[in-house]
Amino acid sequence: MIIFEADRARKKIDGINILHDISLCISRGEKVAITGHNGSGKSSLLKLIGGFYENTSGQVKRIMSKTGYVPEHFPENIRFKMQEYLLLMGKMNGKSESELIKRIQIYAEIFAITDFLNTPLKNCSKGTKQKAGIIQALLIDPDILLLDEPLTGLDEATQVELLNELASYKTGLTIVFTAHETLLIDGLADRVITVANGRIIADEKKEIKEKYRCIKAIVPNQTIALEIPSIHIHYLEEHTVEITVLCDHSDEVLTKLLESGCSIVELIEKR
Ligand SMILES: Nc1ncnc2c1ncn2[C@@H]1O[C@H](COP(=O)(O)OP(=O)(O)OP(=O)(O)O)[C@@H](O)[C@H]1O
Repeated sequence: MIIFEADRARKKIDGINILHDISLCISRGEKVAITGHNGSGKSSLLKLIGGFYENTSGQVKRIMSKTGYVPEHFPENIRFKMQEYLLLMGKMNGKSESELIKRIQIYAEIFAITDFLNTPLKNCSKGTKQKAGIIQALLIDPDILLLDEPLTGLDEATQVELLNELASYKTGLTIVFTAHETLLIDGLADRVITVANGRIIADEKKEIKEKYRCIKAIVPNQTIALEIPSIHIHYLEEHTVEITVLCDHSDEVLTKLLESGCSIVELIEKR
């Protein structure tokens, strides 16, 4: 089902055309990356898709009622604690407090930020704030989630963690994001749109390839996990770890874990 359709749409601001000749359809469930150089029009196209920019000419149809939007920069110096902020944002969208508290707890677990729910946002790391931005957008049950450069400024481990959380969150959710990082484009997108000078110059479906493997293992002690060449290690319990590795390295890592007396509990393929 098509949820966004544009036919030769144009956006003019202060007499300057910032988007030209945009003809594009997005279907429910697609994961679309918008890429291009700085100033090429990525954020503007994202805003046109979400309805934050109305087209100046051409036709645009949006068959979506709720849009979750995560801007490039999380607002600085928010004095609220994480949970207070999420409650406030959810209430502004008409949700009840009791429902919101339950949902915030679930998302906090998915995005691994439960420990920060009572931390003032201004004291949270960039990655944690970015996750708060994504959760506030998900709390409204969006038909489409729009993310403006969600990985910018995050270190590699946090980028991989956020990517895994986004990729595993919900297969049916439509996600459109702007990005420069191949990590995010390769890891999340099934379609890549390239813009230059406010025009779409390429629109390609991607071959979906599993890129990462997540190994859940029971380890005799935590130091073993530290010796494993991984991208990310997450301690679930004292002796249970979740290790994210590139698929190409996973046989080597599995052999090393087994030789060190670890037991493998689960193997999950991730994009
Ligand atoms: N509200 C606005 N008023 C005037 N010009 C604008 C406005 N929004 C965007 N532009 C111009 O449109 C062009 C595209 O901007 P946009 O932010 O969409 O690019 P981008 O590809 O997202 O850039 P970046 O990678 O640097 O974030 C730029 O030249 C920008 O100056």
